[in-house]
Amino acid sequence: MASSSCQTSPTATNYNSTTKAHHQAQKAHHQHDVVVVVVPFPAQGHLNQLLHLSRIILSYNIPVHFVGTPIHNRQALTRLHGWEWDPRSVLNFHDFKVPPFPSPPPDPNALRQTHSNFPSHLLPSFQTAAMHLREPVRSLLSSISSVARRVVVIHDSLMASVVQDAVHLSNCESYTFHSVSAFTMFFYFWNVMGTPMLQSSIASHIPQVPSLEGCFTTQFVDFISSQYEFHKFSSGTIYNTTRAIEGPYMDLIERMVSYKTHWALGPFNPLIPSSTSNNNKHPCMDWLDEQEDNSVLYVSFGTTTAFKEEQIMELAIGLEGSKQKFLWVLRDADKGDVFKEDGKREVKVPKGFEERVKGMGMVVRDWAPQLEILGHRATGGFMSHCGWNSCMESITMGVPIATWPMHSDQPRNRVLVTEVLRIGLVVKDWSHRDEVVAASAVEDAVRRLMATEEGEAMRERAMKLMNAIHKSKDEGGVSRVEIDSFIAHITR
Ligand SMILES: O=c1ccn([C@@H]2O[C@H](COP(=O)(O)OP(=O)(O)O[C@H]3OC[C@@H](O)[C@H](O)[C@H]3O)[C@@H](O)[C@H]2O)c(=O)[nH]1
Ligand SMILES: C[C@@H](CO)CCNc1ncnc2nc[nH]c12
Repeated sequence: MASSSCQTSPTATNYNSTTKAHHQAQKAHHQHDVVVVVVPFPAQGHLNQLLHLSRIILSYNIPVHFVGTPIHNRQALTRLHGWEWDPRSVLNFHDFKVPPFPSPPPDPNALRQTHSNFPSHLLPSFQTAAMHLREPVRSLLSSISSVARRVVVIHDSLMASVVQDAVHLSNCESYTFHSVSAFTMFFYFWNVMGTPMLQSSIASHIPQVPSLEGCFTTQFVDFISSQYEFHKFSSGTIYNTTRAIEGPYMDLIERMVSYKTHWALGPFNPLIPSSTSNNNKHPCMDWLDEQEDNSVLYVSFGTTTAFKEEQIMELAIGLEGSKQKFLWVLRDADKGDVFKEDGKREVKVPKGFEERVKGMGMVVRDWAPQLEILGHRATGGFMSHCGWNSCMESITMGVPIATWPMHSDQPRNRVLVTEVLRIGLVVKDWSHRDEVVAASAVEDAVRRLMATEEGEAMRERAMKLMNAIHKSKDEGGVSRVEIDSFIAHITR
């Protein structure tokens, strides 16, 4: 196991040590011993994770360089929650220009043409970043490599082609970051290896998961393969998870892919969201302050989901019919360039809906402080598409989940949430992915989660996992030991 093989770092791991790191980072990479270069994939659910990891690394007084297109760096920064520091003053951001790329709005009817709800409208931004960041990154790595003892590259699994030139620098090593659960990655590796027999004590605990049919478009599968080719150059893999939650799946991965070191360094998100000062407090937080403990269902589908109008109507009617309090983030999927407003549709709710649910529900159309919402005592449930960030954030805050997977890793995360961890229920089953969920089904699921003993039991289990996560990040906890050991390894 990765965590036991290395000595423990003497450095404190607390975020408060960022002050010192701040001064160090100011010196950029001159005379530095070890310098970390982070290369995220340009989609919100990925940018966010590596930005949080950057902060963790920075707390060990290691300078971090964060690389991206100007648009995506700006996106990552404007949407960041829970930091007490201005990231630009503590991290070295590199805004590398790329040629303009098409940034169409999402297509809520994509399923009909591509047989998947995958956000294929984002592909041009992915391809442009993958193709055009290689040269500036090569040049950055080579300049840092000439002044640092060691350059450590941490790249998203989908940006491996961008860092391929690192292999030519003798003092540079790279690590692949997988933005999805260990559970999902285990099934990926297992399938690639032809589903070999597993030791029986473990095999009996492995649930059935759906196939990847409908998860991606064929173009995205090609994109993934074109990136995975370059994983052969990496010295290890990093996961945004903790062994306290996904230990068995980390063990299975380690057994199967034993020629690499696997590091479970998560959760990357802060455990306690710093409450934003009153002058930029989101109105939904004031509304939550007025609600009773565990009485509000938070409804949000991340940044890559676009529902058909018909589905939005059913969802709205179901929420209203459930008679439960709700906070609903209603927005379309991001565009490749989130700052371009053109072509955006106005997402409609049934006529008079917002007036009718006044006091009972709130609809948010701008960027919501999700981690803070999940961490609020009034939030008692989360209706989610099961993006890995949302799962990890919900577990961190002890909130059970009503699952409604849309694409990618989400159908498998759903199985982890409802069958392995048993902290959630199914609203929409993946096998019915091409059907509209009726208002009555929404209503039933919401009531079950928010107003039954069954839901309460899920909430109690979620709280237990929350406590396990906190313990894992305390001195001597599994996550803390593993982060210390990763830092000791890269600074060896
Ligand atoms: O209004 C909002 C919407 C979203 N968010 C944040 O945006 C992030 C969304 O990430 P999710 O993983 O939940 O979902 P996305 O679909 O956007 O991400 C995607 O990238 C990473 C993969 O592991 C996911 O499975 C994939 O779907 C979360 O960190 C969430 O807290 C907000 O803070 N406010
Ligand atoms: C374009 C992004 C945002 O939704 C795909 C995320 N999904 C994934 N990203 C990376 N590796 C994966 N392995 C399984 N799913 C994966």
